[in-house]
Amino acid sequence: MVKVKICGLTDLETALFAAAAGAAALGFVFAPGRRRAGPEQARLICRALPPFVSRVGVFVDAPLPEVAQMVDYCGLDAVQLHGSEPPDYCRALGERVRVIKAFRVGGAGLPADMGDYPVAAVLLDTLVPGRAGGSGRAFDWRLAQNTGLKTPLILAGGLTPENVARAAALVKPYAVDVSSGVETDGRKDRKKIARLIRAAGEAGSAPLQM
Ligand SMILES: O=C(O)c1ccccc1NCC(=O)[C@H](O)[C@H](O)COP(=O)(O)O
Repeated sequence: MVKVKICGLTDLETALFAAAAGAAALGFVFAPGRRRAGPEQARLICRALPPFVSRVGVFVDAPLPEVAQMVDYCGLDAVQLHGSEPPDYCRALGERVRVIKAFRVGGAGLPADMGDYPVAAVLLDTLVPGRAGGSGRAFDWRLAQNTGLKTPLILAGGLTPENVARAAALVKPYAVDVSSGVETDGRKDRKKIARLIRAAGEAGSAPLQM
């Protein structure tokens, strides 16, 4: 069954709700922006979560020592990189934590070199100029079919409770990652989180892209 990561959490109650609703992973944005979780808040949430929920820190071209410090301080299980971090950066970080490298997909299709990165998973998100992530916009999911990647594929960008089952059935990703689609007026919406996780579960258990 496709796993669900809910991204951009900033408060403890919503994070605990998402975990109880069945999210496999929760994301904390450390890059500047309206979804940024401060280190103390992210640490508090990470320490309160049940043991089998993955804690993922989201970074954009942050200095390596800063990312490593947040991994230790918050107890992150994985980092998700949304900038132009090169393979060597991913390899160095991969010595201490699982690395998910995000690539942005636009009209030109998939980045040719995404299979060359030494990472635990590749995330495909929508290319929106001026946005590193969390745009709420979808790309043409057909581009993410049969990628031939040797690492698990995470599908992101504009997923909602209404479209997630269709996207997952088409792409057969290892996991989906959602932020805007489970918000109302810019805040995480518990009803949407529960609906999205239920809908993702309905996508079936076809062989995964991994
Ligand atoms: O969400 C953000 O504000 C953000 C800012 C900078 C880098 C990444 C960011 N989010 C990354 C995510 O994991 C999102 O879930 C992913 O891009 C999908 O977002 P959405 O289209 O809003 O579901």
